[in-house]
Amino acid sequence: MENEKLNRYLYLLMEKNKVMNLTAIREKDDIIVKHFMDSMLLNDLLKKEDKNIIDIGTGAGFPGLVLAILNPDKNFLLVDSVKKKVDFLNEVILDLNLKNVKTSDKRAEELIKTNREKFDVALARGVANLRVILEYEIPFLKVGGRFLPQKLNTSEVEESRNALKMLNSHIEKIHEFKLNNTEDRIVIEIVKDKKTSEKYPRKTGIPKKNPL
Ligand SMILES: C[S@@+](CC[C@H](N)C(=O)[O-])C[C@H]1O[C@@H](n2cnc3c(N)ncnc32)[C@H](O)[C@@H]1O
Repeated sequence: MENEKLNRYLYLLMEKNKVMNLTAIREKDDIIVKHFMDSMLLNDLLKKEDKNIIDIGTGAGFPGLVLAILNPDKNFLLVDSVKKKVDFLNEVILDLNLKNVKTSDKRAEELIKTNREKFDVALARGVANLRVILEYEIPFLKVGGRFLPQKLNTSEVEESRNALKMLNSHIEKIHEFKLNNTEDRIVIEIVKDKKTSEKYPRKTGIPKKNPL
C-alpha cells in the first residue's frame, strides 16, 4: 500500500518534471536514492508520540511528503513559498487520497503568525544555512519539540551556537547515516528547551540576510 503510493508519487514527479523544473535530478534511480531514500533516513527518528510535523521549504515534497505516506497516523504541514510547487503537492495529495497532509504557500516568516508553538517535529532539507533555518523553524515547535534538519556534514554547527542560544534550544545528538551504503548524511537532533521570544522569526528576508 505504502509502496504503491510511493511509486505513484515517483511517477507523478517524473511526469511533472518534464514540463516544470521541480528537481534537477532527472534519472529515476537517482531520484529514488537522492530524494526518496534520503527522506526515509528520518523515519526511524520519529517517535510514536510525534503527531504534528511541519516541513518548511519542502519543494517537491522532500522529506515531508515521503514521511507522510509512511506515517498515515501523523499530521504533516508541507510549506513552500513557491506556489507552483505547492500546486504540485496538492495534485499528489489528491491523487493518493492522503488525509494526513496539508500545504501552505506562505513563507515561514508569515505562516508563523497562525502556527506558533504548534508542532512536535520540524523538518528542513536543503533550504538554507543552519543558522537561518533555526530561526524559521524553532518558533513553530512546542517546548520539548524537536527540529531534525538534514545536512551533508557538521560544518554549520559551530557558527550556529548563537542562534541556538537566542532560540532557547540545544543540540541533543548528531545522527550519522550512509545513504545507499555510500554517501555520508547527518541529521542534527535539536530540542527546544523554552518558549521562543515573539520577536523571532524576524521580518521576511531578515533571517537570511542577517542570520542570528
Ligand atoms: C533547495 S529547495 C529544497 C527542497 C526540498 N526540501 C528538497 O530537499 O528537495 C529549498 C526550498 O525552500 C523554499 N524556501 C526557502 N525559504 C523559504 C521560506 N522562508 N519559507 C518557505 N519556503 C522557503 C524554496 O522555495 C525552495 O523550494
